[in-house]
Amino acid sequence: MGRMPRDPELSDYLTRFAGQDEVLARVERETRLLPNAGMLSRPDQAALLTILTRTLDAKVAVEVGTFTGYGAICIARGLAEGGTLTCFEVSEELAAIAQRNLDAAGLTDRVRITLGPAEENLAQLPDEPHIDIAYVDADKTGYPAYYDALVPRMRPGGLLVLDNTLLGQRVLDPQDERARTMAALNERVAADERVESVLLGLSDGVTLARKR
Ligand SMILES: C[S@@+](CC[C@H](N)C(=O)[O-])C[C@H]1O[C@@H](n2cnc3c(N)ncnc32)[C@H](O)[C@@H]1O
Repeated sequence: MGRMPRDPELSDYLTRFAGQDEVLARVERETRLLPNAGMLSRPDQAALLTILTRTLDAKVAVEVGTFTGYGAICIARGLAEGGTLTCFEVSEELAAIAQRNLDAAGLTDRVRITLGPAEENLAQLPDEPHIDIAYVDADKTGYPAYYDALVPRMRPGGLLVLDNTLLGQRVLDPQDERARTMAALNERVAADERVESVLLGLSDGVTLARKR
């Protein structure tokens, strides 16, 4: 989820510089009509995913929480020749929308959506370091489990991207389970010697954790 800047003018301005083409603009327009439209990744943040994926020369990518596929399109577009993105999405309805959007973007061959709870399905991934980039953007209380499943599977130099790690700044004074979970995870990531990490104040907080 990309928390929108409060100022719509700023939001439009940022979108102007995110290289959004007509395919992504249509996905954004149509997603904005859905009840949970706020879950959409911000165009600038998603464009960053393309750049990170391309910079890593990524062939193996994972997304946890796909919604209507905006971020998935951006990751898949950055993949190296022959690369694949595996998406984990719990909602059948949203997975179907994402699949349609990925098909319309011409990415059918590069992306596979695995339907169901991500925690169970991540456990089915090969138990060895092989992932180049992983983007975690699903239920916030699930993040610790996703982190624990993914870090050992990231290849050295691979990048784990966690979205919403500021949780509307509620991590500053956590008063509910989601905020407490995220605040504790932020501490754990920062102290984790398997990765070098930074929590960026971009959108709703984006943590980059690079596997050593
Ligand atoms: C913030 S949205 C993802 C936004 C998406 N990454 C994008 O680029 O637009 C969160 C998604 O996570 C999914 N989700 C929630 N709990 C999940 C779970 N346990 N396993 C897999 N997906 C889950 C939701 O159905 C929703 O589509």
